[in-house]
Amino acid sequence: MEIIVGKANGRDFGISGQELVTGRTCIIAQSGAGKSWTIAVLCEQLCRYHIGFCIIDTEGEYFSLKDRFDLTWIGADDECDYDIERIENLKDILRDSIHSGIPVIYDVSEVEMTEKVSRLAEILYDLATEERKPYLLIVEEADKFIPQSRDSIKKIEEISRRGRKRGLGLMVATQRPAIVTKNVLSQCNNQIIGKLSIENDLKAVDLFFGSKREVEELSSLNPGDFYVMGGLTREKTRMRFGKRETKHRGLTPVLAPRTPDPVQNNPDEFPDENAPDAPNDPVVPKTPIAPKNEVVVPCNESEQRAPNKSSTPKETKPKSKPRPCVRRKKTPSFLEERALPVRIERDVALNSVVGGMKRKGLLFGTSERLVSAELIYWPLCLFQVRYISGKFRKTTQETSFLVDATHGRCADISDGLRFRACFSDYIGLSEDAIRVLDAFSISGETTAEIEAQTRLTPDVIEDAISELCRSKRITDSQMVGNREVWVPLVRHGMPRLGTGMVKIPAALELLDGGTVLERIVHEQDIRTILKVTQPTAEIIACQLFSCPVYEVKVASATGEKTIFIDGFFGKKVLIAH
Ligand SMILES: Nc1ncnc2c1ncn2[C@@H]1O[C@H](COP(=O)(O)OP(=O)(O)OP(=O)(O)O)[C@@H](O)[C@H]1O
Repeated sequence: MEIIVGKANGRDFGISGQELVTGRTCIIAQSGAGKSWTIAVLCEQLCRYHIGFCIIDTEGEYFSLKDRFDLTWIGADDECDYDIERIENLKDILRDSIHSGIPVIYDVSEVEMTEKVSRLAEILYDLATEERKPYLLIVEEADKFIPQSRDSIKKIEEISRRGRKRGLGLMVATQRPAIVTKNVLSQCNNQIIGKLSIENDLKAVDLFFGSKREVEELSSLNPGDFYVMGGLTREKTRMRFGKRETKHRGLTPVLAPRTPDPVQNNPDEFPDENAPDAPNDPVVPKTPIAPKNEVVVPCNESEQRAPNKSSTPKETKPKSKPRPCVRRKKTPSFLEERALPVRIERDVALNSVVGGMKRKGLLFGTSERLVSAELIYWPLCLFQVRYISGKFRKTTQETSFLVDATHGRCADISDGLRFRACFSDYIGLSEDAIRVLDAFSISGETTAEIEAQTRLTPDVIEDAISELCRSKRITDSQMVGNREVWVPLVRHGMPRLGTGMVKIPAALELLDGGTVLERIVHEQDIRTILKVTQPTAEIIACQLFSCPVYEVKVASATGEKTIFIDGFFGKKVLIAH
């Protein structure tokens, strides 16, 4: 799902809604460069799509979203829906928000922030573990809550590491990336970076850019102009966030025109050597001095909020309108997931990619740059099978094989993760369709030839052919001379069972957090395929586990590519087609 948020090169510019909600995004720009504006534009879009989020509002500037959208405002203002000091049912409100998509503004601008934000993070993480629905936590002024020190709120760090698997995304905004904990910044696979001028802050973001020149360019950006990169967009793009639908409260108060007080020369201070002697007469102002109360006028003063006196919690409104909800691209297959341990640190994996790029002379400043490196878990299925072999002297054999549960390729994990095509072309097909596909030669077949080979009836073959055409395994029929011929679009022969046994190279650990790629291959798919290739085969065990893999994204002028490094052996994942 693409969400339009502004313009790039005069055209509408969209970002991935899925990444925005369940990914980890950092918004980095100096004061006044447009962070709050950007966040508000994103919030408005999320509101329009009824996607749930909770924003930690440190300046009390997001309540204006309420002018246009249905949301719950928790804070210390008279007009808040709930008094942040007295609220008892925070968990229920947040659960309601996760289900209904009605966002929560958690306004901590007038209270002791850290304790309130810690509590919120604890509750949200627990809820995400229970509910596992897409939801976004937005943390404004992240350097206050997750500084590079022991005071960092550990639950927010945990959300950055483990939230995604639970559907809980994180967006952090800061004007000082140099002082935000690297534990969170390094987890941010999406970046929105605007104007920055302080050298340490420029250094803190230079890993996201391909050249020094691009980093230097950051200091000349206008408010509202940002580089958007990572998983939010296909390629790094300089863009400008669009207009706000609701009023921006983060405006700098405007100084009203004033006339300065006349300068009273004090001869004892900073005497001007060249000045003529001061006159004895006092200086008479030529224009009247502006009255004191004309000094600073906050914009939209009439709309400024009154300070909170007291507020009582109101009843939770029933909010159960059906709302569309985003689907996670990567979902946990089940909770009790086991995986090989991570033996290779992220830096070591990255170094091996960087080393490879250096050897090719491609790194930094020329054509390629690292965009992100995320630890993911690749699901594999280990099948143990018993079958009868031998034409004349029949014996019972046992064998096992490993299948890539995301595609149905055969996997090998004896010395690094490798895949080769095998069951992939047959996953999801009916038994008859598999039988027909298996009968195809490269040059194609007529119905009569398929009938002779498979001994299936014409009706069954007709249905199987329609299924294979629909799923793009074969072409529509072509006339060769006066014969109607179907040609296969997939090339791989059906795998035959071997005799070896696969060994899992280490004890598996219970997975606690992380992103597991979606599993599309199930035991039933393999059972159906085996029925055709090895009718005597019987699956006696099927063990699902995952292999940790670093998904490293590298961008160049020609586009973005992904390299996978397995987190157990530290080798590049090989995929033979
Ligand atoms: N996309 C934009 N389009 C038009 N004006 C913008 C845009 N982004 C920012 N501005 C202008 O820049 C001003 C500063 O933006 P904003 O308040 O969002 O900065 P900030 O980075 O959040 O600052 P601070 O860190 O001090 O809170 C806004 O008041 C607005 O006038």
